[in-house]
Amino acid sequence: MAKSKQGTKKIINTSENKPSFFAFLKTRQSQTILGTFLILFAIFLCIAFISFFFNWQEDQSTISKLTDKTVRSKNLLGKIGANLSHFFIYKSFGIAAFIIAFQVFLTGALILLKKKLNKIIISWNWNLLATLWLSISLGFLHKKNALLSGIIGFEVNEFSQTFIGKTGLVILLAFLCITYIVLRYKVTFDAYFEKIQRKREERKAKEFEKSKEKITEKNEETSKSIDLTTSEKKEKSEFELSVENLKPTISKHSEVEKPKAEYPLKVEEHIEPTLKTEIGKNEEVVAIDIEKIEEEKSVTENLSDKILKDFGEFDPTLELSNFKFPTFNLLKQYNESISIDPEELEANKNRIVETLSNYKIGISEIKATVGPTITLYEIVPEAGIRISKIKNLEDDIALSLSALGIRIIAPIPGKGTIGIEVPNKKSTIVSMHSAISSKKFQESRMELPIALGKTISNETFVVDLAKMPHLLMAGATGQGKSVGLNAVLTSLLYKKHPAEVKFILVDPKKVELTLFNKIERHYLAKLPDTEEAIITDTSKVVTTLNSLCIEMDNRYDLLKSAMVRNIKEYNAKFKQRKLNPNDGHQFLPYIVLVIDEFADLIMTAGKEVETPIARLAQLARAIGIHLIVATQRPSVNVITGIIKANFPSRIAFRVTSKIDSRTILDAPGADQLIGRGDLLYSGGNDITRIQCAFVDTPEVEKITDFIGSQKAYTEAYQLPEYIDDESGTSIDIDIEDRDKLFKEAAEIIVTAQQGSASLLQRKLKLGYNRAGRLIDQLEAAGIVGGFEGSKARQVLVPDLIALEQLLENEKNI
Ligand SMILES: Nc1ncnc2c1ncn2[C@@H]1O[C@H](COP(=O)(O)OP(=O)(O)OP(=O)(O)O)[C@@H](O)[C@H]1O
Repeated sequence: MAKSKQGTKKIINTSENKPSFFAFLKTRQSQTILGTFLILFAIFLCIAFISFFFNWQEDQSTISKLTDKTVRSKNLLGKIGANLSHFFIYKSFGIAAFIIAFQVFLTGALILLKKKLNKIIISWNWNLLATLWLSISLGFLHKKNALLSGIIGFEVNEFSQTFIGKTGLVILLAFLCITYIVLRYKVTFDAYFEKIQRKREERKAKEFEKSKEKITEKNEETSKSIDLTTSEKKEKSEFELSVENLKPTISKHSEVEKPKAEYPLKVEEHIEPTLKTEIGKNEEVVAIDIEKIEEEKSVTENLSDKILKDFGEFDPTLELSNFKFPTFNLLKQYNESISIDPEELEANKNRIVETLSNYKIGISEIKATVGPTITLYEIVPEAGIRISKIKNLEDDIALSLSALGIRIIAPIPGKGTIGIEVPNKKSTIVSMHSAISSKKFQESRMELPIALGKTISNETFVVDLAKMPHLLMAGATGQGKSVGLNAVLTSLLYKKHPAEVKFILVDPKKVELTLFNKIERHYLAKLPDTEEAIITDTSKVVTTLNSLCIEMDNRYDLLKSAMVRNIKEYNAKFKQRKLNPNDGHQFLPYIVLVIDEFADLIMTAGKEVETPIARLAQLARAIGIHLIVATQRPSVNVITGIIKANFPSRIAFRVTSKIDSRTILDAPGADQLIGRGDLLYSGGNDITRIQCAFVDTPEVEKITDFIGSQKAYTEAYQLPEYIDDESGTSIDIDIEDRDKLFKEAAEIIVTAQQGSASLLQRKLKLGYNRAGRLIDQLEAAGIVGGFEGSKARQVLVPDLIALEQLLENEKNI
């Protein structure tokens, strides 16, 4: 399974590394090269063709001797030119071969102009048809000149004439010519008639203009001599032009054909008053110019689709594309065949039946399911037996079976039977190997799949951490908690690429998780300017949690601007290249925060830890931050109400008391477990008993070595910087304690005359904390002024000479 998985991975990688030839053709460089080549090749063909017409007779003998060095061709482009021309002109289309050369030129130009492929194909179709037609026509007209028609034109001619005769061929060629023009140039007879009509109208308009001028002249004369009314004027008008004839004409022809006839009417009504004043109360019409409105071009493809088409989906794993997932052979294999001892089964069954019959509980049926560590006896009690009666006898049955770890489930949810779980005398180890290599885990499509172990029916139990969304783990010392945590982490390491998930590991015990240091630059996240990625110090935990809260807020901002609801949708959108990295968008890995020994943290840091944890637990699920909190002591002051409410998924290893079991699971049962990885998982409603997969320290070491030896990112995933409000400035900083970069920082600040930490961060490439400390030291030295809120601090030293003096004076004090 592992091999096949890695195999697939490899195939994907190689195909990604070697883009296809077609993808190459899509790049602008290749298009430029191809376009230029075609244009030059077209010119080459043209020259060769022209030269061929002058030299074809002399070159006849050289055609078949292409490789013969002694034979020379007269064609300007040598033997290749002569051969190509011979092929295209003589053997194919005759003079029409120039259309082919033109088409090659056109193809090159269209490629350079980034035109679509289908446009190029269409132009090829039309021009090939034209070539064929011309070749046949010339073959018809000049039968004897083979150079004009080429062999194709000649032969098709001969062939057609035998069928439809000469006249038939003329008609056919004429029909083909008309069809070609109509289809290609969309020319119809309507258009022709309309053109004639338009010309006629233009002529009329010109005549009208002339008559209009005459009217004006006449009117001027008339208004001087006689004072007539408008109607009279109309009646007495001696002009022959009737109103109907004075149709205005659209002087500039537009594509809008039909409405043209209607324009004059509208214009007439509208413009009448103006005309009257202008031309002396004569009814008049005006020709108007209609500006052609260009239709806005709509884009069918948006930018993100185009980028997606050109570059494909964004691949977050590209930077570490050669990353190999750990192989199965790094995990130990155990003998996992469950041996059923029939005698043990029979004895247990008898004891259960006997005990129950002592309490007058009759059994109608009993069935056993043997799991890796326990056997489940399913009992169907006789009719009329109350379930609570059996439940109350739990301790008595346990006593009579004289075994630890008896758990009674009455009734088994969804089955209507009563379950009695009895530990096997000989338990079987569930190896991490079997859990990881199980089909269920390998084929899971979960976001963060975890192979926790095996259920009582020997099925691998796989859960999705992303759905949990946070996990609380409790168990007394030595019951398998650390192994459980390692199983969780191992599962994720086997399934998730370093680009997809990052861990923040908090290990106050300092020894449990140290092995993961080796995969720091692959899988771990840490605060800037910190040495160790694995956090062992309580104060750092507080900073990290707060920093994680900032990361959470930042991620929410990103989600908001991307208009998505969760990290899955966000990453999908990012992969589809719908989010612009220039706007701060990036592929977001899941972050899994693992805290071991939570009780210890709460004891030392209390509210400081609880508040950010509660905040993260409440809000972080949508943005891919998931918490796993493990504790030895699941008491109420450690697992407070607010934490519990936000951790619906719980794992309980064996705990020491029923109260602890209730705290962690809200149900008894965890105190009845047998230890060594025997656990109860509660995913909200029902509780499942699972034997945790066993992963040993040497196995974890092998896995981390395997990953650690591979190419990594340049640094661990950087969490945002968190500035503690209380780490305020204490300005009496000793000269001796100054930062190494103090002088350099002072020079930068004085030169720029701007006292800001971010300037130092940028120039000296520092983290915010160190830059902030430097500013404090500069303040203490009197180089910059006090804190002024959002404004940059005032610089108190005017130039570098003054600074030099100040520092010199300091030394002398
Ligand atoms: N799933 C398992 N299968 C078999 N044995 C196990 C399993 N889990 C734990 N054990 C056994 O129990 C021992 C203790 O386990 P582990 O170190 O995980 O306990 P723990 O709960 O982390 O203890 P502590 O809290 O003191 O660190 C292991 O060394 C191993 O022998």
